[in-house]
Amino acid sequence: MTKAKLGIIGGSGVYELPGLKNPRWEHVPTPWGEPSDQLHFGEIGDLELVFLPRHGRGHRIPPSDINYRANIDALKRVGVTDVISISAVGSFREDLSPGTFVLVDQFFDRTFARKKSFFGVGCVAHVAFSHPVSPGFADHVEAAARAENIRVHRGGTYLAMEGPQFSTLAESLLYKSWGCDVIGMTNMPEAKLAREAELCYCTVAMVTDYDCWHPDHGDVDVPSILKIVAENADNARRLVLRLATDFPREHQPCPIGSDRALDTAIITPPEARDPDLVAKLDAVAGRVLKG
Ligand SMILES: CSC[C@H]1O[C@H](OP(=O)(O)O)[C@H](O)[C@@H]1O
Ligand SMILES: Nc1ncnc2[nH]cnc12
Repeated sequence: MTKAKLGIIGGSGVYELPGLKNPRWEHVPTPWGEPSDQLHFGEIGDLELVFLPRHGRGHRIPPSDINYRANIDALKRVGVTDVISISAVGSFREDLSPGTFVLVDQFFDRTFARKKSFFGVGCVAHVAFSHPVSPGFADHVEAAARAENIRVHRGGTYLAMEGPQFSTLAESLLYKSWGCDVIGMTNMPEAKLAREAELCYCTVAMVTDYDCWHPDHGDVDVPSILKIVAENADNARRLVLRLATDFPREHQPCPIGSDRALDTAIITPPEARDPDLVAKLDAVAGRVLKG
């Protein structure tokens, strides 16, 4: 059995995770470059947690420049098994009002200027991704939210846009008409890379606004988003602490196989693989590449 270790990626307005035992920030280098910041290690009871602010402390890094590969590699490298992604989103639904925590289970990737895979020339892989969120992990997250009386909605589709500008009205209306539920700029390729790294992934999409489609609300703006995030930061912290307190100490095999995603994914035979790329994949794919 593998020991469970919880990774937390904090989005806009969530740059630290107070309340951990033995807290320490440590630099974790990766073959893919620098993660957004040092990793913040700590414990809740006997469970180890690792927190990473997605945009770095001080929100220095815009969505398109986040080194998603380094972030996911670093979490995998230090032994994380499950990643909870806390993300600010706009809502396309009247009933998903600001302050609601949406546990999305689907993504629509409209980003176009990002590195989206650890694999490539010299080692090609295609992981299954029909169900990008690990349902067993999401069950634990939902239970933690309910135990803390947080307004939570299970299920939904997150449209990932490139940004950094917010959407035009035409785009917003189109995404809404497609049946998307929320919009953000960061969960792609983060969720894809988590799957390649065999990490269970679950997004807590914190609704901060109605994007620009809603006739009774104006344009989105950063101060309003940060105000809602600040009002909900304590809910996010309580959710994570409760999740950590109740989380199984042994990693539970993922019912959809997120944690075995590479079993059947790599198509390049060993003799045709590029040794340099294989070396870079030591943390992400070591389980299957080391034979
Ligand atoms: C601060 S408004 C736009 C910004 O907020 C979201 O970031 P995150 O997903 O890291 O919470 C959104 O995706 C944009 O990056
Ligand atoms: N309306 C919106 N569009 C894109 N990213 C967001 N993050 C928070 N609100 C957003």
